[in-house]
Order: sequence, then structure tokens, then C-alpha cells
Amino acid sequence: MTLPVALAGVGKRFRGTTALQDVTLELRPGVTGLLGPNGAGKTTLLRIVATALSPDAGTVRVLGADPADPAGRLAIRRRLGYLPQESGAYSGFTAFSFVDYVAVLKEMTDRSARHAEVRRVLDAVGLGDRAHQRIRALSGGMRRRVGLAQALLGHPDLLVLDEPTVGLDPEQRLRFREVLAGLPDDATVLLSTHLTEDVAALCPTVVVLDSGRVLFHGETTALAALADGRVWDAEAPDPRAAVSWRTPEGRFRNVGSPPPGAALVPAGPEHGYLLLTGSTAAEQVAS
Ligand SMILES: Nc1ncnc2c1ncn2[C@@H]1O[C@H](COP(=O)(O)OP(=O)(O)OP(=O)(O)O)[C@@H](O)[C@H]1O
Repeated sequence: MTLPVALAGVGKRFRGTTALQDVTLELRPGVTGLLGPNGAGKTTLLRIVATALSPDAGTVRVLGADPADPAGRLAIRRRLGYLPQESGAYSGFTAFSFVDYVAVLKEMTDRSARHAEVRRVLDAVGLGDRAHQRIRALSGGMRRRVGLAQALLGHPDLLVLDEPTVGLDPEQRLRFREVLAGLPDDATVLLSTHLTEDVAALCPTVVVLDSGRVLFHGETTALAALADGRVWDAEAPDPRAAVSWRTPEGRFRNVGSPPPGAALVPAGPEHGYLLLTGSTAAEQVAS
């Protein structure tokens, strides 16, 4: 089977900043979450997979093709749906006209079939009744959903979604879950997020990126298992903890090496993530 995404030794620098370093990663069909603190390199990695950016080093294969080759790039783009980080562009379009415009770029030439597809994806993200409103008049979460709708056009084999849940209210998060669950089994989704609860709810597989390096790639349950027996509550931050924070009950949750007799708490993916990334991510998870 051709792997949907295969990166080997990928590196990317922006002037003095190393955004990605020696990233080797193979993705299989299904939903993979890309988790990491601010500046970890998530957007850079997604842009490379989505053929929007070339790496400085390493090899990239997406859907069996090489994005460095113009014919390969075109072949990938025809089978790709991409939600980039939010841009303010196209705000004068209506939701319908914007998604229709992207559908034209995707070579959907039959007008009535194209319009039916535009309606399908707008309905899928819960914007059927807002289709003729201008994008600038929509809320931030609705604009994000317009972006998601265009990524779903034409049933892509690979969906690359940069922070798709930002700005979504709880009901829309649930709907987004349903959209992902409704994709065919052989579709591949790579989505970035800061939120370990997104990963727990949406992604059977997770990649943890920090400072441009892959720290973990495996099942989300295995990320949680890294912290088994290493999470405990106490009256104060414990010096044996790699990370501590105050719980809503006013106690302190500690992740690290517990003392004998510690009040252990079941581990979740966020605790495994904190053990891997340490304090850089602690504030994001604790807040
Ligand atoms: N176009 C660019 N020019 C200069 N530096 C860049 C550029 N794009 C990214 N970087 C730098 O590369 C590093 C990785 O950035 P990237 O946006 O990939 O991280 P991220 O994990 O998506 O972060 P966030 O969670 O904050 O969105 C950061 O240090 C960033 O400042």
C-alpha cells in the first residue's frame, strides 16, 4: 500500500530559525492529530504536506507523488483538501461564492454538479442557512467553518487541517467530530491543535512536535500510557514533578515521579504530552 504521507529527514529553516529538524514521519489512513506548543513547527509541517512550502532538506511523498515535481504536485493537489491558518482574504465573498470559487479552481466544471457539491459541504459544516452571507459578516468560528467546507470539496483522499477547531463552540466541535467520523475509512486526515482534548476526542493517532522535532508518534492511548502512575494530586507543587498546576478544587496536580503513597490520578493524553514537552506546554494545558 502506498503511504498517504511519508517524510524522511525533513528540515526547514527560516533565516535564523529552525522550524523543522530531521522529521521522519509516515502516516496511514485515519485521523492523526499534530500536537505541540506555540512555535513547535506544526504549521510549517502542514504547509509542506499540503505542497504550499518546500523543505530545505529531506524527501516528501504525498499520496505517492513528489511535491517537488510539478506533475506530482498537481496530482497531489487534485486529491487534497487544505485548511490553512486563517487569512483575512476573500472576506467580501459570500460563503457560497467563496466555496464555489475554490470548487472552480479544483476543476469542477459542471455548474449544477458543482453547486450541489458546494451546498453539500456548507451543509456538512452547518452553514447551509448562512450560505449567502458575506464572510466578513460571519463570526470567527463560522469563518473557520467556511474554510473547512472548502477543504471538504470533492471528497479529498487527504485532508490537511491547520487548527480546525479554533473558535468553534461546543456544538460545532461535536459537528466537526461527526464530519470526521463520516469520512470514508481510506481517507487520511492530518490536523493540528494545541488542545489535548481535541486529540482525545478526534484522533486515534497523534504526533507530538516540539522545537521542530517529532517527540512521539503513536496511538493516543499510548501517549496517555506514558504517564500511567506518574500523575498525582497534593496540597502543594511537588519538587519531584516535571510540571504542576492548581486544580479547580484548589489542590495541585503533579506530573513526574510520584513519592510513595501519592494520591495517583488516572493518566490522560495531556499528561503524557506534558511529560514529553515539559513546562513549555504546561500553561497551555493547565489553562
Ligand atoms: N515565514 C516565516 N518566516 C520566519 N519564521 C517563520 C516563518 N514561519 C514560521 N516561522 C518560525 O518557525 C517556527 C515554527 O513556526 P510554526 O508556525 O510552524 O509553528 P506552530 O507550531 O504552527 O506554532 P503555533 O502553534 O503558534 O501556530 C517558529 O519559530 C516561527 O516563528
